[in-house]
Amino acid sequence: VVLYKQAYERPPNFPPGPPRLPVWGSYWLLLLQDACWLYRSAWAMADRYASKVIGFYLGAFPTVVVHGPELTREMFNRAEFAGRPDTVLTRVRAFGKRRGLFFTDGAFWVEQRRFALRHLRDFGFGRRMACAEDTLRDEVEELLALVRGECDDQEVASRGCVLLPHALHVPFVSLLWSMFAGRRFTRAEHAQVRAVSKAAATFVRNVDPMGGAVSQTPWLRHLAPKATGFHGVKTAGAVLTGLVKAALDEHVKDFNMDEAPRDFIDHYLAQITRDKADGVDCASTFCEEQLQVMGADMLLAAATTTTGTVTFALNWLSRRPALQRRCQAQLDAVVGRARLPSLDDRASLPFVEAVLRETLRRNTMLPLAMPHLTVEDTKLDGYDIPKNTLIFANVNSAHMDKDYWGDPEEFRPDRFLDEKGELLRRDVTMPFGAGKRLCPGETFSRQSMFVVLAALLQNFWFELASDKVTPDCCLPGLTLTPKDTWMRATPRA
Ligand code: HEM
Repeated sequence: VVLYKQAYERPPNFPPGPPRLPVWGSYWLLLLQDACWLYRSAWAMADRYASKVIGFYLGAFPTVVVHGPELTREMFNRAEFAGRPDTVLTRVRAFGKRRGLFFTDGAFWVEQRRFALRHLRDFGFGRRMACAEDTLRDEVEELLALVRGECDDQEVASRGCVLLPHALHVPFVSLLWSMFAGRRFTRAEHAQVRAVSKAAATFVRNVDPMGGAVSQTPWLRHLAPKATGFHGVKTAGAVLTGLVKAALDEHVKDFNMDEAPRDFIDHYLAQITRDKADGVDCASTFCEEQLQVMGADMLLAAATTTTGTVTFALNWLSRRPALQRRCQAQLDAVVGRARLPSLDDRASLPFVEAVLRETLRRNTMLPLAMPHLTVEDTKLDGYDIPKNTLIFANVNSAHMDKDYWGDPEEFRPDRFLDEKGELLRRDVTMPFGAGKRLCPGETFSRQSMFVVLAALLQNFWFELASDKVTPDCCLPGLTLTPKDTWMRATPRA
């Protein structure tokens, strides 16, 4: 009787959803539906309960998943849903504390996020700036040399083929690093960048978007650290924070408060110094641990999402040669071959831009975005959602909504263009989320992905070396990660 009562007990006027089983609540049923892809399980349940908002328990935590374009946007945009959960997995990567940007909230998160965005902008993050564009061009030139086989880097480029996403890690991570730590990686360091990027991929593959069993029953980390992903997150997190720590130590050696900041780390060190002088408690605001985890969060994002998206785009274009030819025809007409494409060409290359938008829609990198938490009692779609409810936006359901897109499964960049081939002003997709938690890396990603993809297509014709890896072949985790893909890159005549 007790179990039966517990199975169907839920807060008053809570959204409909599956019953709560012992220990992990409805998590069992989600896994039973689709153990790899929880966004698919949630969507199937939304269909079963005929409601765009479903509610259930993950262990002891009341949880809500929102489906469809309108409700997803509403959820992202309302401040009541801007909190983040605090679990053993979110802490294990952050010295056992609440640090970083991904999984902090409240005044601490507002202050740190604002500071990061304001000062990273000084180095071209989130806007156009000549020095950042020069760095990107240098990175692209190195990438093209690698793909041409001029770099003797057999691990990622061999006999006219290139291994994706691995070959793409250096340009994106190095661009971010030039803003964060003031320098690009040298060629001798490229293997290290790839090792760090592999750690980033391990990290996201070990976290399920709902936190997994270990978030609900933390004692599992002692019994099965590897199987629960705890060990993977801990070790990969340490690699990422370790890279930031090494840069921080280098900076501390010759940091001079009276000189202009050379990069973001200098800005942060200056703030720590000012706080210390003012007697502010550094443990609760600006501190070196926070800088390390914030840097690790950004490295993680840059190494996985951008590289994954360009890999998916090239995979689609290899399967749709007519679309690849259209990109190249537009590139030849607008840019020619004598120079590399730049951000100045972006407005004149709507088809390349549409290919990226369609890839971000069709391969939603974070199908459930990241977990949010309600910070007060509230209502959504007529249901009551209590404070401290975990809430997810099923962004994939918005991107694949049949009523809105008509043929969502099809890879069709033209859906983002008008009859004259110009980009539609309105883009209803939300690959970067929206509202207060909008991905701070959106502009950085859209700009750098555009330049990298355009340069690759300008110079090479891409074909899959093996037909087995489809664009839907991804590994599960917090974000979609493409399987390793060897592509034949033939220099264009
Ligand atoms: C294709 C590339 C990318 C995609 C699709 C993407 C997508 C997302 C999404 C969906 C979220 C969660 C939003 C939410 O919880 O509501 C997010 C958060 C975040 N992203 Fe990205 N991202 C990308 C690249 C980047 C890059 C390059 C960086 C940094 C350099 C970055 C840094 C972050 C951070 C720090 C957060 C947490 C923001 C917060 O909670 O305040 N992302 N991203």
